Amino acid sequence: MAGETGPPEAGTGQVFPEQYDQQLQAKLAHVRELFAGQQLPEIEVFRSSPEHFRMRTEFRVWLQQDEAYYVMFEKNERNGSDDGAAGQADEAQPISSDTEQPAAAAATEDNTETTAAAADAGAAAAADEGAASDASQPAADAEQQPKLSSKQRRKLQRKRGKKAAKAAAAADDAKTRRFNRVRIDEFPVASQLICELMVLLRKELIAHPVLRDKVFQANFHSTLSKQAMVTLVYRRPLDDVWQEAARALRSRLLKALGPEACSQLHIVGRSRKQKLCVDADHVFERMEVAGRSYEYMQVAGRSYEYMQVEGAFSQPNGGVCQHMLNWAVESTKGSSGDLLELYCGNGNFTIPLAQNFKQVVATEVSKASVAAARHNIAANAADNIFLARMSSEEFTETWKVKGTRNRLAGLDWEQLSLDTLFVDPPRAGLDPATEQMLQDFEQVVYISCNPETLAKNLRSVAHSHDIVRMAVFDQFPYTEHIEAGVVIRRKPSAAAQFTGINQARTMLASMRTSRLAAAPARPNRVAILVPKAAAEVKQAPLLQRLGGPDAIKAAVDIFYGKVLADDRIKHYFESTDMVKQRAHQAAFMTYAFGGENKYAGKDMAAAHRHLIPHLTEEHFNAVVDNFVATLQELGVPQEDIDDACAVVATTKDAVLAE
Ligand SMILES: C[S@@+](CC[C@H](N)C(=O)[O-])C[C@H]1O[C@@H](n2cnc3c(N)ncnc32)[C@H](O)[C@@H]1O
Repeated sequence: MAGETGPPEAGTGQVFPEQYDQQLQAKLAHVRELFAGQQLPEIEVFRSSPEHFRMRTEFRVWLQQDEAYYVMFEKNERNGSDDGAAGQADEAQPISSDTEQPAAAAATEDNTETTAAAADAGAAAAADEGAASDASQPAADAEQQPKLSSKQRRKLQRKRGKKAAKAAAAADDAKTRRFNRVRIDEFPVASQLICELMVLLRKELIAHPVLRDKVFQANFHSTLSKQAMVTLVYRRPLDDVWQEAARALRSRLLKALGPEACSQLHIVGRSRKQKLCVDADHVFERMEVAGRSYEYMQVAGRSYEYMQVEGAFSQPNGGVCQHMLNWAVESTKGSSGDLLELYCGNGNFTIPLAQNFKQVVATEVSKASVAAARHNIAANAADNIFLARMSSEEFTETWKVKGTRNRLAGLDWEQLSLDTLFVDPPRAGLDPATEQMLQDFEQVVYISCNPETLAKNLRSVAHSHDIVRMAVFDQFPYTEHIEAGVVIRRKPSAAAQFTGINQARTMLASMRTSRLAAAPARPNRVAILVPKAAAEVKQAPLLQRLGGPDAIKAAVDIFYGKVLADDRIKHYFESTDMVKQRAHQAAFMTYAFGGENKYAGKDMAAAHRHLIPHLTEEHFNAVVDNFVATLQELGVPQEDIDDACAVVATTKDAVLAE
């Protein structure tokens, strides 16, 4: 490897097997630090192969007269702030091409858009002759193409549209500030197949002007099953001549590699708003059944086949992905009920996990990934998976009210018992609403490429769930990045209290509340309990219909006023700290009626067990009478009082310890 900008920094695409253990230990220590103060089980550690572990990688192509090189970009130490494009890169590695390349070349969760954006941005910049001294060079390269002046930017905007101009300028700016270009001749972090392809492809680009002309990016994707795909991104339109040349390229590459090294090869050409394939835009990863001598790919004793589509997400480290699948399958063995999975990608986890559940509901936002997942579900004969294309945000919103959406048509919430949640989000972790949703599940399996966001998301359920299993998977050797997996389960005390309540919440959320539109007008003095507009509350959860957490607090005050005046039960509260009691009750009701879980008190059985004389049905009914009287006094419609009583009724067995 030679560096055009001086000797490359240690680590640029190289491997250091002798440092592997030390680096892994440092990453492990960092993960422990992030979870300091929390009770952790022993952390299971899954190592990577020390070299040739990456199944996909991307490079910029640098053209110089008749020469072609692969280049990647390293952070410029002087201007290396981590804002912007590189910070948005996926869970890949800072030293490998798909994280450190700025803007257009950085890989995101859905590389399709990124690669297309790279093609668009490159094409736009190249079209501006005034901006590039040599249009055959990578348009965004700081040395070859100076920053665009404002006049040039305006011209570019007129010619190619605002969006493309912005992308080209952002790539330019980002790279100028933050990156040094480094030439890459060897890249031993990549699979053996990619390493061989890199050498062969470079010779081909040098030898064939049609393939070389205005190419600016080369993406490699390989599988453990020995299939490969090369995507070449151009700053010019592609035509039949290119397609013919690509076809010939594919034959020569296959011949040179030999069938032992590569069983299938596809070439994809991308340019602005253009994609041509020779012959396909996907590869098939295969996981052989136990007993066949295949080093990595054995999942729970049977084999799975996955279509991996060009540009869509796939786990970069094939061997480590294998460990992750096995771990997830083993961790959920013996689970009861059904599974909800968000961020399911191409069904990587979904399909092997389906064996542990009656029914699986899986969602994913990327169109390409969903298409691949549908194929993979059918190809692996998994018949208990319901798949919907939705963002986690959209799903969470629907989940809260157990509502319907076109994309969830056919899903019957009442028939499902979604006790387990599986998430594998991008680096940013869970959005706030999805984070809040964690508390609705008995068990959550969280796979994360960013332990920082993992730790942050799990803090919100530390009071209600225990971490019962934890693992680190070294997907990204020689970088500071590491993948982690955590299984959390509801604490036993919390579990007893939530069993009935959760059923009631599910039932209530699925009730049609349109009758509210006809709700009678309520007196002014209970304004706090009156939702703003009937239209707004038509489909609202019970808590909202009752006026929200503040209204519950007010209702709890009135309720205890009545309880303390009720001869049937007032003696139970003689030595009770009523300030605390009111706060506990308000938090409990808020959660039970569909709100956030901030209840930190005892479960229902434990909270009432010590009461002498023991509570009877008569006492329970007295509490309900006061509760109903409170809601009536506040003008709550009878339908909502009935719904609220249905929730209260679910606590009866625990309160009376029946
Ligand atoms: C780390 S990948 C995991 C994919 C899959 N579990 C696998 O192992 O291949 C994260 C996935 O989340 C998807 N994604 C990103 N943002 C999302 C969102 N807001 N809602 C739903 N899915 C999203 C991406 O398209 C990507 O497929």
